[in-house]
Amino acid sequence: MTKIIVHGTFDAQLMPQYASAHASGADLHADIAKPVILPPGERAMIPTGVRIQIPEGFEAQVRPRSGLAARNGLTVLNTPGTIDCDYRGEIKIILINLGRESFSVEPGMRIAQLVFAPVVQAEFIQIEELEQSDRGHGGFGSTGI
Ligand SMILES: O=c1ccn([C@H]2C[C@H](O)[C@@H](COP(=O)(O)OP(=O)(O)OP(=O)(O)O)O2)c(=O)[nH]1
Ligand SMILES: [Mg+2]
Repeated sequence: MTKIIVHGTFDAQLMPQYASAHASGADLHADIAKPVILPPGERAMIPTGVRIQIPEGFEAQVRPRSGLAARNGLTVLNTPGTIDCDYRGEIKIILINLGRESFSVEPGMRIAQLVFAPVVQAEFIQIEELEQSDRGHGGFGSTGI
């Protein structure tokens, strides 16, 4: 398993945690003093109390937890959220309740997971014509069902 060193500031109980030895995602907790009620269809920005310093060449992606999605219809609105390596602010989670019942986000609850990934930046160069390809302009189902 590849590891990178990520320095951060957080209280011990809010430290992102891998729930199993080889988990892809480190769980993030809700840093809230009292429950946040999410009625059906509503969203909320939930603080995590986590600020990190991601090494250059990597990003972190904020992904939903499948258990919350399957049981309660809860997901991360902008999934996968992008945490830039030069971001020094608190990681926040935009949760949305797509279920039929109200959901109560409890203090300390694991609400999302952080997956680290390598990043490639492009240099954009303006040209007159693109090279031909078999696909050409075909998209959006052009190859059939
Ligand atoms: O789920 C998320 C997504 C982003 N961020 C933080 C870290 C990220 O580096 C920054 C900017 O995110 P993004 O680039 O997705 O948002 P934007 O709307 O383009 O904002 P900006 O203009 O600040 O780049 O916001 C979070 O805390 N949670
Ligand atoms: Mg941005």
